[in-house]
Amino acid sequence: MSESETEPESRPLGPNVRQTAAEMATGDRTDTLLQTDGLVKRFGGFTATDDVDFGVAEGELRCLIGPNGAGKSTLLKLVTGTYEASEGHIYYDGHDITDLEPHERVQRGISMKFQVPSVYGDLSVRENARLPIQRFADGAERRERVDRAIEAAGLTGYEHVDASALSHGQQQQLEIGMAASLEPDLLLLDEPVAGLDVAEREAIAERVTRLNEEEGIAFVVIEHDTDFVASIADEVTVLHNGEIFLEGPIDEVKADPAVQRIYLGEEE
Ligand SMILES: Nc1ncnc2c1ncn2[C@@H]1O[C@H](COP(=O)(O)OP(=O)(O)OP(=O)(O)O)[C@@H](O)[C@H]1O
Repeated sequence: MSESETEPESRPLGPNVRQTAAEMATGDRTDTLLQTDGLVKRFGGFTATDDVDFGVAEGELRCLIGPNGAGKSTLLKLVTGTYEASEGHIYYDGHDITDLEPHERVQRGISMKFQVPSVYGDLSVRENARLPIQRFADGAERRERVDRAIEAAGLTGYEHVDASALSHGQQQQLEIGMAASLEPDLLLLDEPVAGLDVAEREAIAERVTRLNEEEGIAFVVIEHDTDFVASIADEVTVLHNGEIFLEGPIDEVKADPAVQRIYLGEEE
């Protein structure tokens, strides 16, 4: 057990901390699934996330918005372990995961779909859907989980179509189904509807909402389009200059003059 697991840092809690570091570390569970505590990421002399206390409850669907360069992707990559934290802690399901390797975080139930689609174009939908789980299941169980992934992707009937023949939106759906097939408790999506038309956005919104409501998967979704955000989430977190700027219901956040100013690039 690492030092950070036995001796959680004692520090004042930010306004967004749902549960104290000590409670998370001792496993005194509330409904908090993910909690970052004073999370900092520096790239050389540049601070991309600055003292971020970001919490997600079990089964919650939360959107992360903010202007370009606000630190949204960096925050999610810290949670997956793609980036190592410069300071602070990440607690997940009652444990300090700050020092865990990315694959260990996947094993604990954190799954992420990155911004760039990464399905294999010359493999069929079914062959793609088999990839994430082929090491974990075989025989009838594997067939059943592949079927469920395709269903979760909303691509029933497309099993034998090459992924390259799918629309961009369908490829995104396939990836979400593949990420969900790992049976995560938390699924992180980085701009899943970027470049998609209205119908494709609606299809993604339906996938995400169904997985959240029917499978109980908690989501953090990075998205710029506030109409899309409003269609899937009630609560949003706004990041600006690497810090949490505001949290609250999407309608209130959208109407907030200070939020409108940061989107227009004016200084706060
Ligand atoms: N690997 C890296 N090395 C150096 N700087 C980085 C790295 N990754 C991100 N940054 C910088 O950190 C800041 C935050 O980047 P990040 O990608 O997290 O922002 P974002 O809010 O996701 O932006 P966007 O909406 O444009 O995707 C940016 O200024 C970016 O240039």
